[in-house]
Amino acid sequence: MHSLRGLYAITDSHLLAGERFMPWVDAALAGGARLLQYRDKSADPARRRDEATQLKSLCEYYGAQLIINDDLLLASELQVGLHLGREDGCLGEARQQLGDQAIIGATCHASLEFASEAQEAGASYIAFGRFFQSVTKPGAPAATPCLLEQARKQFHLPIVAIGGVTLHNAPQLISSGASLLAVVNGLFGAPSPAEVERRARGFSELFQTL
Ligand SMILES: Cc1ncc(COP(=O)(O)OP(=O)(O)O)c(N)n1
Ligand SMILES: Cc1nc(C(=O)O)sc1CCOP(=O)(O)O
Ligand SMILES: [Mg+2]
Repeated sequence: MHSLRGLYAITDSHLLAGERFMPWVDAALAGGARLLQYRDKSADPARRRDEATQLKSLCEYYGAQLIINDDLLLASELQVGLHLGREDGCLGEARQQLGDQAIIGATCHASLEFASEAQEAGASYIAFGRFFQSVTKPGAPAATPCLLEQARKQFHLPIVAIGGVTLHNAPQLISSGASLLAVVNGLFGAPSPAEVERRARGFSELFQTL
């Protein structure tokens, strides 16, 4: 089983448009991202399959785990992990299709009940959020760090914190119980690959010290 602790980078088709895509992702992985989620909402299956295939090779090179957002078929084709939101299908069916070794994560918003259901259904991690103002998903329901402390006491699964995460606010989330920090804009909003890698190293080092 994979050690699910550290930086969880999530791609964004706007931030990583055009030439930025591979250099920015490569920098995040070089900086120590342990999980990479391919999150693309476009309706272009050929481009999505091509990009996901490139990301799978890059993750294998860095020893990181690739997670596909929403799309069980694509995750199954590539034999990689999957993240499911509340509207993205049945986690139990995904577990049956992807097998016991696949990493399958569940969105739990601010609900310990959702997390309990996800654990029952076979989730590999439970994700709570949003903790701060999110540029990427401003309307996501809000959660508080004390929820992480409750979740750490109640569940044995790795706990993901997401939503407006930055190097500045990350330490309190880790101290409260987050095993993984899922980051979009706080990582990929950087103006250069060098800055992406610097931020990724900064997030990764927090998990060594806290
Ligand atoms: C690690 C992680 N946590 C939460 C989400 C949000 O998933 P969802 O609610 O399905 O929303 P979309 O990301 O699909 O817009 C996530 N993707 N990753
Ligand atoms: C994809 C996503 N899901 C969320 C949730 O609360 O479930 S918040 C979010 C956006 C995360 O992007 P950023 O790091 O730029 O805030
Ligand atoms: Mg989703």
